[in-house]
Amino acid sequence: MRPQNIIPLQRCPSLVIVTDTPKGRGIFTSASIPAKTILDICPVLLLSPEENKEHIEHTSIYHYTYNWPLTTPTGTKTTTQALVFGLGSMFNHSSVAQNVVWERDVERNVITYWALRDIDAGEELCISYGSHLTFTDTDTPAAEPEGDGTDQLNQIQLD
Ligand SMILES: C[S@@+](CC[C@H](N)C(=O)[O-])C[C@H]1O[C@@H](n2cnc3c(N)ncnc32)[C@H](O)[C@@H]1O
Repeated sequence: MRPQNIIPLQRCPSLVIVTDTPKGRGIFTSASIPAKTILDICPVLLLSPEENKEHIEHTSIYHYTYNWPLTTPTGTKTTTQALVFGLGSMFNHSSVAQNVVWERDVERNVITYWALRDIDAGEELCISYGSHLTFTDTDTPAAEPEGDGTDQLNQIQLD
């Protein structure tokens, strides 16, 4: 075994799964975590673009995959999907309270997650999924209705 092919695993011991959040299951911490702490190191399974398009996109697994850069045998650079094992598949998205960052190791097919800042006991650990969400973000306040105001006026009850 070459030393660079041995990846020591590391998981922050205070992490817990909460099963009934507005986002479904979520990862929280039962103790404070200092900034830059490694939270988890997760292996990934690379899915080919073909199996992704033909199968995975039609299943709920798709909502657990990450974009992953791929160089084809002919040298073309493209993007495929990867399924992340471990806690990586469980981090919810937050646009307002992201406290976790992650980095791909494309050579060894792992992702490492870190605390972006000091995190307090009881906080949910959230990453950012970017701006193209496939669900309604419970962290984002509902948009104000657009229009000429008639809708809002119609909701006011007159005695
Ligand atoms: C990778 S999974 C995260 C774990 C998931 N909550 C579960 O219970 O399995 C991604 C899914 O979590 C939910 N989710 C994540 N972040 C969310 C958010 N900010 N608002 C609402 N739902 C969210 C969505 O259903 C999304 O498709």
